Amino acid sequence: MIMANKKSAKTSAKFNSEMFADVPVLQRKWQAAVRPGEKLPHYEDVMLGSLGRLADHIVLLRNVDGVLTVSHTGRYVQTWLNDERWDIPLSALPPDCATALTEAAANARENCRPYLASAHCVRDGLVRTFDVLALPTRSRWGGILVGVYVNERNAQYNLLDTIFSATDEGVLSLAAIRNARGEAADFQIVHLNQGAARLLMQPATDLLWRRLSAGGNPLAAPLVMNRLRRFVGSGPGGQFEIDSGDRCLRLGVTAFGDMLSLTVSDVTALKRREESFRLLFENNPMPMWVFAADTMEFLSVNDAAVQHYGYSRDRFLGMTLREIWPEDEWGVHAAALREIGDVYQSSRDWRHIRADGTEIHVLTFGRKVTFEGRDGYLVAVVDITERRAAEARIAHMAHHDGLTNLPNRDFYQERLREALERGRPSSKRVAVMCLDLDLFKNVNDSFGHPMGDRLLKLVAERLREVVRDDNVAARLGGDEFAVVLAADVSPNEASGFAERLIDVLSAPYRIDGLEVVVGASIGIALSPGDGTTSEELMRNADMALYRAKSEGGGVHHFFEPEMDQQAQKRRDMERDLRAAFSNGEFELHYQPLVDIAADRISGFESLLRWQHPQKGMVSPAEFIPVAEDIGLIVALGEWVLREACAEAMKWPTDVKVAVNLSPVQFRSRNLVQAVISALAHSGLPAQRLELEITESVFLAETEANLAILHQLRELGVSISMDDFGTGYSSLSYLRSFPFDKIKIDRSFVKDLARRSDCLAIVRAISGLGRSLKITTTAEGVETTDQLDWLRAEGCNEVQGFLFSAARPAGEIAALLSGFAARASKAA
Ligand SMILES: Nc1nc2c(ncn2[C@@H]2O[C@@H]3COP(=O)(O)O[C@H]4[C@@H](O)[C@H](n5cnc6c(=O)[nH]c(N)nc65)O[C@@H]4COP(=O)(O)O[C@H]3[C@H]2O)c(=O)[nH]1
Repeated sequence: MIMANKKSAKTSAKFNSEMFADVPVLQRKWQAAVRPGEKLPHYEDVMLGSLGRLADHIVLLRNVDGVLTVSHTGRYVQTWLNDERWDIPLSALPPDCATALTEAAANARENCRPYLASAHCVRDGLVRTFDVLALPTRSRWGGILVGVYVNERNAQYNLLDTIFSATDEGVLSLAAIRNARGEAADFQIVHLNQGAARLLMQPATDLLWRRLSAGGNPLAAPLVMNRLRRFVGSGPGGQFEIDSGDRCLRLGVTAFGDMLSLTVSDVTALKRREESFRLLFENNPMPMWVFAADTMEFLSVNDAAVQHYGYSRDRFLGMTLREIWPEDEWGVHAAALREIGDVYQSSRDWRHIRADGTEIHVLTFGRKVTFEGRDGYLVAVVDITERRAAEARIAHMAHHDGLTNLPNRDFYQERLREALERGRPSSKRVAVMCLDLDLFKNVNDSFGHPMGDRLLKLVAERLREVVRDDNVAARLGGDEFAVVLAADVSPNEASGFAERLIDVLSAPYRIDGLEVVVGASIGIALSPGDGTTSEELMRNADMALYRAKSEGGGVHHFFEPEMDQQAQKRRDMERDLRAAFSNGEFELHYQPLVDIAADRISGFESLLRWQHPQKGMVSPAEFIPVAEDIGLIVALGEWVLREACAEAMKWPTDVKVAVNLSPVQFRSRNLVQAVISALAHSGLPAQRLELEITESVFLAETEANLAILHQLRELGVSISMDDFGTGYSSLSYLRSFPFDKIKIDRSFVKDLARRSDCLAIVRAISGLGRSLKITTTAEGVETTDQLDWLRAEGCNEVQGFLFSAARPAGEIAALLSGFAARASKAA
C-alpha cells in the first residue's frame, strides 16, 4: 500500500546511514592485520576480540573437503538466513543468500583480498539489498577461513508497488461491501496505483478507502457497478469496456471471494484504430480477408471478397485457404506461406478458384495481424485476370497473323530456332518448308481481295489440320506460308509430307457458292545439311521454292547447293544492273520493221542492249526480268523512251519508232507522264511512236492498266500487242482494247513452212487483223520463204534477221539508204 510503503522507506534509510560505515572499517581492520611478508592476516587478528556489535553480522565459512561450509553465524546473520544451524554447506541455505556468499567468498579466496558483493532478497513482498563483505583469513591450523560481514544496505521497497507503479496500466483492488441481504451492494477501494488514479482521473488520496458509490469516477456509473457486482463470487473474472464516447477504458477483473482485482487500461486509440481498420476492411472495394496463421482458416472476409469469389460469408468462414487454391498450385502456395514473414507481397501471379469453379489470376498483399486474439494475416487481393488476358491477347497478336491466326514470321523464326536448339544435342534433323500458293494472284485479281482473304483463311485451316504436335505452320505474308517439322525427319518423310500438303491444299475450296482451285509449291531445306541457323534454312527453303515455282508449281523441291550459286549469280546481276544504269552501260539498238506492200522500212523497234564491262553483251531476255524484280525497269524504261524518241527525230518523218513497255511500268502509275515527257523533250509527233505491250499487262489490275492504255492512245501514240499467240486468252484482250498492231510471235513464223498448225495460226491472226483493221507484223522472219508465206497470208509488216538484226543508232542512216536502194533496184 502506498501509505505503508512510505513509512517503511523512512525507517530503513535511517538504519542504513548508521550501519553503512561498517564496511570500510572492516576493510581497514583487515588491512592492518596483515603481517609483513604475509598475504593474509591471521583469523584471530581480524575476527576475535574487537568486533563488538559487528560480531552479530559475521558468518564464518571454511572449506571442508572442497565444500564451503557455514561454521559459525551471528544472530543478525541467522535472521537473514532464516537458519540458525552451523556446520552446514552453503548449498543448504536459501539460494538468494547462498549465491551472494559463494560469490564473495570465492573472489576473496582467489584474490586474497576482501571482496564486497550484494545480495538481493525478497521477503514478504519486500525487496531488500544486503552488503556481503568477505574477509579472507589464515587459520592457525593452515587452512583459510572466510569471515563474511552481512548487513542491509538500501531502503527496502515493496515489490508489487514497484511493478505497479512502473506500468501505465491502472491496478486497483476493491473489497465488496455487502448489504443486510448479504448482496454485494457497494465496493471500497482498498488499493490502487498511480496508473489507476490517472485513468480514473481522481487523486489517489480521494480514491483510497472510498466507496465506489461516492461517485466522481467512471467506475461509479450504475452500469459498471452492476457488472462489477456480478463478478463477486462468480468465478475467475472477465473483461469489459467502458466507452464514454471520447474515451474507452478496458477493465480486466479477477475475483477472489469478496475481493476484486482490477486492471484498467486506456484502449481509446486501439479502439479507434480497430474501428478505422474495420471500416477500411469492410468497405474496401478490394477483396480482403484475414486467415489464421496456424490452420489457414478464413477468420474474416469483407463484402468485396464475398461478391468477387461468390462464396457466401458463412461458407467462406468455414473454409481454409487451400480450398481456393487450384490443386496443382498447392505446393507452391504452401511454400510461399512458409516464407510469408511479417509483410507479404506477391512476387508472382496466383490462381484462385471462385465458387462457380472459374479461375482468376490475382496478386496478393499480406500483413501479419492479431485478429480476435489469434495470429493471422490480413490479405488484400488484386484481380489481374483481365490484365493478364489483355497481355496474352497482345502477345498473341504480336506473334500471330491477324487474318489466319497462324504464327507470323517472327514467331515462326522463334519456334524454328527453338526446334533447332532442341535438336542440336542429338543431331536431330529439322525440316523447313516454304510454301507458296499457285494462282493465288489470279483469285485475288479476278474475285477481289475479300475473296482472296477468305481463301487464305481456308488454306490456314487446312494447314492447321495437317501440321500438328510440335510442328509449326505459319503465314509469312501474302500467300507465303511456312512449316517446321521438328521431329527428326528423313528426306523421304519430308518429301511425303510435302506431297500430302500439296494434295490437301490443291483440293477445291468452296467460297460463296464458288469453287476455287489453287495449287501449292513447296521448297524444303533440312538441317543440318542445308543449314544450321533459322535464317540459313529459310533462305535455302525459299530458293528451293523458287525452283519449284519455276518448274510450273504444284511440286516440292529440296534445296540443292547449286541453287545457292544461282541465287548468288542473281544477286551479282542485281548489283551490276544498278551500277550499269548509273555508269551508262546501256544503249539502244534498232531493228527495222518492213512494210510488205510498200517494200519500205516503216519503222524501227528499239531493243535494249547492256554492254557488261566483264561479261560483254548481256541479253535483255536475261536482265529485263531482274530489272523488273528490283524496280529498276521504271527508270530504265523512261530512259529508253527518251532515247528512242530523240533518236527517231533524226530519221525521215514517215519512219516510226517502237518501244517495248514492261507491265511493271504500268504499276508505277507514272507511265503516261513519262511518254508525254519523252515526246515533249524530243519533239517527236505522237503518231510516230508505237508502244509494244505483252498480254501480261492484262493479268493484273486490268481496269487500271486499260485506263492507262486509253490515255496513251489519246495522246496519239499507237499500241501494239507483242508476242501474240503465246499467252492465255489473247482474243478477249483484243476485244477489251482497240490495238493498232498485232505482232505474231516468232515461234509461229519459225515453223511456218514445216508445220501446218503454225500456218493456221498465222493465217487466223492475219485474218483477224484484217477484219478488225489491225496491222499484223510477223516477228523473226529469217528466210524469203517465210516472207513469201507471210505475204501470201496477208500479213502487213515483217521484222527479222532477213532484213537486219537490231543495229546501233549510228547505222540506221546506212540501213535506210541501203534498203531504199535495194527496193528501187528490185522495182
Ligand atoms: N531468233 C531471232 N530473233 C530475232 C529475229 N529478229 C528479231 N529477233 C529478236 O526478237 C526479239 C524481239 O523483241 P521482243 O519480242 O519484243 O522481245 C524483247 C523484249 O520483250 C525485251 N526487250 C528488249 N528491249 C526492251 C526494252 O527496251 N524494254 C522492255 N520492256 N523490254 C525490252 O527483250 C526481248 C528480247 O530482246 P532481244 O534479245 O533483243 O530480241 C529481240 C530481237 O533481237 C530473228 O529473225 N530471229
